[in-house]
Amino acid sequence: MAKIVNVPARAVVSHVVNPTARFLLRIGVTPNAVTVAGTVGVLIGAWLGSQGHLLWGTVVVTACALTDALDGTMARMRGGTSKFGALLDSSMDRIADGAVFGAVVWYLAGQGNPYGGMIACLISLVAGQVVSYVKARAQSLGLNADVGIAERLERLLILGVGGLLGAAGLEWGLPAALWVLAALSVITVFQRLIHAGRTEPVPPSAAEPVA
Ligand SMILES: CCCCCCCC/C=C\CCCCCCCC(=O)OC[C@H](COP(=O)(O)O[C@@H]1[C@H](O)[C@H](OP(=O)(O)O)[C@@H](O)[C@H](O)[C@H]1O)OC(=O)CCCCCCC/C=C\CCCCCCCC
Ligand SMILES: Nc1ccn([C@@H]2O[C@H](COP(=O)(O)O)[C@@H](O)[C@H]2O)c(=O)n1
Ligand SMILES: [Mg+2]
Ligand SMILES: [Mg+2]
Repeated sequence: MAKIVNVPARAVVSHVVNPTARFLLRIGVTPNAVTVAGTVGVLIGAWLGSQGHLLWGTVVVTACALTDALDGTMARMRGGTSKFGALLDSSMDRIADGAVFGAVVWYLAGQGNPYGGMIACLISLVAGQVVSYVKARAQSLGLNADVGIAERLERLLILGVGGLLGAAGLEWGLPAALWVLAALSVITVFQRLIHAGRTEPVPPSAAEPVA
C-alpha cells in the first residue's frame, strides 16, 4: 500500500519540486539547509495547531513537510547525495513527527480529550517512531524492513485528513483519524518485524541437510 501512494505522489509533486530544487541550487542554497528549514517550518505549523488553529496548522505542516521531497531532489541534482544528509533528513523527520503529534495531544487536552483522541495520538506517536526505528535498525543489521501499510507519507496524510475534519468543526474527525492511524501504525510495526525476520539469511549449518 505504502509504495502505491508514495511513488505516484512523488511523480505529481516532482512538477513543482524539480524547478524549485533547480532554482534553490542556483542561488546557493544547500540540501541540508532545506532539510533544517523545512523542519523549523513544521515546528511552527505544529505550534499553530496546538493553539487551536487547526486549518493553518495543517496547511503550514503540509507545505513544510513537502520540503522533504525537495532536499533529496536537490542532493541528487547537484550530483551527489551524502550519508550525513540522509542521517540529517531522517533525524529531522523524527523531530518533526514528534512535534506534530505532541501538538495534537496538547490541542486535544484543551478540548477535553474527545473520543479518547489523546490516547490514540500517543499510540500513533510511539508506534510511528517505532515503525521508523525498526526499518533503520534492520538496515544496520543487514535485514530489510522496507514494507508496511502506513509509512510516513500515509501517516501524515491520515493526520492531515483529521486536521481538516477538525478544522471543519467536526469534533469526531481528528480523534477518528487518530484511532485509524494508531491501528495502522501498530500493524506496520508488526509487518516490518515479520518481514525483517523473513529476510534473515539462514546460517550455512542450519541450511545444509544432515547427511
Ligand atoms: C486529503 C487532505 C489531507 C490534508 C492535506 C494534504 C494535502 C497533501 C497534498 C499533497 C500530498 C503530498 C504528497 C507528498 C509527496 C511527497 C512524497 C515524498 O517525496 O515522500 C518522500 C518523503 C521522504 O521520504 P524518505 O524516504 O526520505 O523518508 C524516510 C521516511 O521518513 C521513513 O519513515 P518511515 O516510513 O520508516 O516511518 C524513515 O524510515 C526514513 O528514515 C526516512 O528517510 O516522505 C515524506 O514522508 C514526505 C512527507 C510529506 C507529506 C506531506 C503531507 C502532509 C499532510 C498532512 C500533514 C498533517 C498535518 C496535520 C497537522 C495537524 C495540526 C497540528
Ligand atoms: N539534506 C539531504 C537530504 C537528503 N539527502 C539524500 O536524499 C535521500 C532522501 O531523498 P528524499 O527525496 O526522500 O528527500 C537521503 O537518503 C539522502 O541520500 C541528502 O543527501 N541530503
Ligand atoms: Mg527528504
Ligand atoms: Mg525528511
